[in-house]
Amino acid sequence: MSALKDLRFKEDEDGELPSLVTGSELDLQDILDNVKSDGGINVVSQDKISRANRQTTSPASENNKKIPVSIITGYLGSGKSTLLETLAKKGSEMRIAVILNEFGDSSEIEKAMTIRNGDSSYQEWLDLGNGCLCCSLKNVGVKAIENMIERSPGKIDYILLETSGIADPGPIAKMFWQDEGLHSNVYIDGIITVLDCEHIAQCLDDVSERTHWHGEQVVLENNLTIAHLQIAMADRLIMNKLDRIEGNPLAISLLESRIRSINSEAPMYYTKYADIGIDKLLNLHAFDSRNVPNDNNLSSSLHDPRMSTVKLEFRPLQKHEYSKFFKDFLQVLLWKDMGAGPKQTLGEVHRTKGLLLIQEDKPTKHDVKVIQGVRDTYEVFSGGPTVSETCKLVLIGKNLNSQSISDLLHKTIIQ
Ligand SMILES: Nc1nc2c(ncn2[C@@H]2O[C@H](COP(=O)(O)OP(=O)(O)OP(=O)(O)O)[C@@H](O)[C@H]2O)c(=O)[nH]1
Ligand SMILES: [Zn+2]
Repeated sequence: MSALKDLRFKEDEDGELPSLVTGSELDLQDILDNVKSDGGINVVSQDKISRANRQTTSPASENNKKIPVSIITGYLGSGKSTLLETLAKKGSEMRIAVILNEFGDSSEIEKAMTIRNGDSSYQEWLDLGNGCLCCSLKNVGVKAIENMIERSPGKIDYILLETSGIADPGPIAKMFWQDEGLHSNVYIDGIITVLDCEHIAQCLDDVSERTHWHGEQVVLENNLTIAHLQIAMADRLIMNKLDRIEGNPLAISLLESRIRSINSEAPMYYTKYADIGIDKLLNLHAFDSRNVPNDNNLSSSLHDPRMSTVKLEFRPLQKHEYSKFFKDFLQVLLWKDMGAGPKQTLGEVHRTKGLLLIQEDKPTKHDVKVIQGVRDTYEVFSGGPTVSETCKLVLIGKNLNSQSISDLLHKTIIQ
């Protein structure tokens, strides 16, 4: 059930490149239909596509035996370490291990922090030094996290992973999700983004030409900043440093609608010195079948063209539409131009959450599936009973064109 790390064509894995022409085709369209491409760069065969997307039918209980990991992200100085210290001071019956991923030497200071567990306290941390987590995770990180768990069998109930202030949490979540090794003993429980209420608007406007992204320098085009990505991927938003703007209700409401225009889903908590109950942050199950799109405001009000949330609600699928939904809609959307179709300006999806109802024989009975996705990787779970009578899909991403996305959906399932 492992998802592939990447979809690039590999002779040893995929056998020889499927020949484009066998001579039996009627026309060019036939040839193109035989070969799926992921945006035209590589050839990806159908079976590789299905292997690349884990189809788990096991209920969420498969997570029970694994240790939940929460990714704590947020721009430089927003209050991530303060949050960890607050959680440590409050303690809890859970034994929490902290993974620090700090740039520069601040991790020395952070190391002094211990995690108290009732009266006893112990230090368990994994300092990845100056390597960006999602980069080092590919080599150092995975093994180190597994060793940390193996070194303290039964001593860790929860892992909090603090990313550096300029890390994009998407690839880190995907790495935990995709990497067979990691996936064996931990699971991503949720992404918690800490925002500095006083400065976050500036970060969203400060379109830094170049920024750190996985070791090499890339340009975040379309005036996008890492702050956008950290807000878009959040399952909880901690609006910290409230003390710095509490005297200005207008600033607070402007800030809130700005954040909501990027992520209209995640619950928002205002805090001072990250003072928040641990129960609001842990056991979110944001990446498994227990977390389905909620009902509130199905269409986001304000729209930040660079990063926004698109919510779709549609009738239950007929059985025969189920695979079509993935092949002709979701894969086209997540893997950009999947094939012969015209380049559709759909936008780039960073986070996908979906609840699908599939009509059984009896009209009132539905099979429930939950979709969880990060960037181009998605997972389908069997969902529990739901009160919802419609399918729901929440997409958070860059330059999303909600009209073309809903047109594509209606072309696919509502003929
Ligand atoms: N006024 C005010 N200051 C805060 C609040 N929360 C944290 N701070 C201060 O802001 C500074 C940065 O807090 P940290 O917790 O180190 O922020 P961080 O996100 O870990 O910073 P980096 O690790 O550098 O990305 C510290 O001096 C904190 O004491 C708050 O709610 N109000
Ligand atoms: Zn990185």
